[in-house]
Amino acid sequence: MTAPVISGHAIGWRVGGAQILDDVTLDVGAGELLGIIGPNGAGKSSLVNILSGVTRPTTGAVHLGGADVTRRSATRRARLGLSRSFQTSALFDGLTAGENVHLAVQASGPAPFSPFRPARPRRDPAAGEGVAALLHRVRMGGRGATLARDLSHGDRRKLELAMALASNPKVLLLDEPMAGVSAEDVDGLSEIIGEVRDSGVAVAMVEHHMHVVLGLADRVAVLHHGQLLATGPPGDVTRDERVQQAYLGEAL
Ligand SMILES: Nc1ncnc2c1ncn2[C@@H]1O[C@H](COP(=O)(O)OP(=O)(O)OP(=O)(O)O)[C@@H](O)[C@H]1O
Repeated sequence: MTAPVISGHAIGWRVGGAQILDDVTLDVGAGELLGIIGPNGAGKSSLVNILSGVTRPTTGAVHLGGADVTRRSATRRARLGLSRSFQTSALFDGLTAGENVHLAVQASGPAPFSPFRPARPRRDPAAGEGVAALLHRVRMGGRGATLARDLSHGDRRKLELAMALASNPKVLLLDEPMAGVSAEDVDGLSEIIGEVRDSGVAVAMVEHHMHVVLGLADRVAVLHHGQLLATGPPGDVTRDERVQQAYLGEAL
């Protein structure tokens, strides 16, 4: 494997008296997709929040592109090439799909944000993509003029992905990108996320759709009660006895 682009070392997170994460170590390399799975409440979102800088861990360290970013803000990490999606929708419903992406492109630029400045890629060709190209990348080329509120749930998820890609990230953290979408849209989203990985991005994805994770991920990390039960290729992880016990007979 190539050198990790993002890694967490011995991550621990305590809130009140509760140990939410305990000694979690994992990494993701360029062009690799790590699936993060685990039962409800296992600590998956908490881990994504710590990797992205939304939450600071109690113990341990986060490295991004070789630099220790544990004490760096989410904004600073975004500038270093990290992008993420959230479990809940982050769209402006009253704006069109194109306008939503426009704002994301603009927010990823070096200049201060202004709603009056046109969105366009930065001069550095590696630094960004235009709105049309981003919509095309998520198979929404014909939907740029549709209001976000009128999009199907699946298209809203694709739009969020386009927005997360607006900064041309090196690392993409996805928190349940397929929650609540139709079976057909699950296939479409998996294909798009697979292409993002194949383009060289390090992708870490929390997802409950097990067949998607097992089919798409290069490696899977299994969290249970805040601890890492197993990490490895999907086939190895599903055969792991402790993992099977953690899921108590749920289909793996
Ligand atoms: N800010 C917080 N303060 C206190 N407890 C928290 C906080 N955030 C999360 N928790 C607790 O930490 C545990 C892990 O939550 P987390 O959302 O990370 O789990 P998850 O694996 O993502 O769950 P799900 O699959 O249901 O989304 C839960 O018991 C949750 O109640």
